[in-house]
Amino acid sequence: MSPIVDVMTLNDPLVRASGPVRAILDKAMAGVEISQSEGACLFAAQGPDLPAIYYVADQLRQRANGDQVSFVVNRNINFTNVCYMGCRFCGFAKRSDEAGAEWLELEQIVARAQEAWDRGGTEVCIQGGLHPKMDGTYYFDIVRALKAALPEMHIHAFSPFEIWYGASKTKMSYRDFLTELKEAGLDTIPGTAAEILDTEIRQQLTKNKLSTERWVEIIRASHEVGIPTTATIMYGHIDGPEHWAAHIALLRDIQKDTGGFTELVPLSFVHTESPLYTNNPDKVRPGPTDDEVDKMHAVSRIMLAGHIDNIQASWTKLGPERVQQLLKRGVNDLGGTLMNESISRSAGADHGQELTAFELVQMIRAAGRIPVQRRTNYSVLDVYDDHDPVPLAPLVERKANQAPLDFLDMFPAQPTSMEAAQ
Ligand SMILES: C[S@@+](CC[C@H](N)C(=O)[O-])C[C@H]1O[C@@H](n2cnc3c(N)ncnc32)[C@H](O)[C@@H]1O
Ligand SMILES: Nc1c(NC[C@H](O)[C@H](O)[C@H](O)CO)[nH]c(=O)[nH]c1=O
Ligand SMILES: N[C@@H](Cc1ccc(O)cc1)C(=O)O
Ligand code: SF4
Repeated sequence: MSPIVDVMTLNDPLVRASGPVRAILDKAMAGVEISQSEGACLFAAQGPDLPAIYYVADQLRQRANGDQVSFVVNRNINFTNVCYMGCRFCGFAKRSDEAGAEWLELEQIVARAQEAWDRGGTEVCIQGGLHPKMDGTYYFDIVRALKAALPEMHIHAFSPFEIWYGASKTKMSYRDFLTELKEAGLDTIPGTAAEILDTEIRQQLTKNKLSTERWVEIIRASHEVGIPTTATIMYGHIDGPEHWAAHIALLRDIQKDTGGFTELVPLSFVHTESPLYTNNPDKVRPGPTDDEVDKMHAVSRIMLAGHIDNIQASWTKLGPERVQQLLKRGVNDLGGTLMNESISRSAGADHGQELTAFELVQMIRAAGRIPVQRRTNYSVLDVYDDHDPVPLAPLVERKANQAPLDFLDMFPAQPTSMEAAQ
């Protein structure tokens, strides 16, 4: 062997992986599906196996998505935080008589959506608590009011837990409830309330109020009536590699039947103000470790290859620097501008309420990729190869010490070819 070949071989991260991990990764590189137990082996991997896993995730990302990294210009509207379901991880829910309890009337919801539209938004992402005094028909009213005012705005709304609640309150089947929502104008559903799809873990997180079986039933019904959904996993608390592999394998099985998932969004557990952690700091982990965050995105990419080819990183949970690093771990999407993020912040996250399209574009370019503004269904609206989005003033005042702007100063935008020509 010539010395040059030796050097190349040593630099190949696959060569340094242990035998079992190498065999799984070779399979994945050859386009062969890996099993749930092989996924668990990758999730449990350590040391020199990690660069090999990241290398394969990055290769599969490149095959599926090329150099493009997408985002959506959207606004979160959390129309109420009043909720009595008592999920232990949740810092967002309040009792109706508690300070900070909120309820938005239809006109306020429409006004926020209108403001988002005027700032270039194409999607509203609507979720709320399960307010005990709310009629199940309010979900229909929200969608109808929005469609009447803004027929072109994409409505991404109501988690499977909210669908369960609306269907129970109106005494409708999931299918009928979802069909009526679709007819009213609902476009897609957030696949939240998944947490960890495991009976024992859910018992501890949520007292199993929405069981794994029920979550799957509602997601399947949604896909069957023609409403696509996202898929999520909330990890880094009382869970581990076996749960993650089973969860991702279950999502993959559903996708093989329905094709209804648009993307996977791993949600790292935000612990600082989450009662799950603050009440049991000895038994609950303070969110995932750095390696676990990397592995979650990379192994999801590998297990879901060819089935769910959009892996989104959540800047509101992780911050802009971290999601930028994850673009090398299988991630091809940075989610939304959000405009008003409150769920992660109520659990203690400190990454602000909004990233503008301009900021997302600078972040993606600084990572050496091509920024793409997408619609919710991943069709392309604009490719920022030779121009910038209009830099908007942030809707919400930023805190002086907030990360995104400082961070962007470290990566001054390159002049675009249009600017250079002027
Ligand atoms: C707050 S709920 C709102 C919608 C609805 N009430 C529900 O539970 O489905 C939306 C999602 O936020 C996520 N979430 C809540 N608290 C969190 C935390 N401390 N860390 C990370 N994600 C969290 C969970 O995945 C949850 O399903
Ligand atoms: N990851 C989080 C999101 N992501 C949702 C996206 O913004 C968007 O609605 C989706 O990509 C549609 O395709 N939203 C949050 O509020 N919090 C997150 O952590
Ligand atoms: N990412 C979810 C929405 C979401 C909202 C709030 C969160 O805290 C987490 C996730 C989706 O669009 O499907
Ligand atoms: S996660 Fe949703 S259902 Fe559970 S307590 Fe929080 S707002 Fe309520």
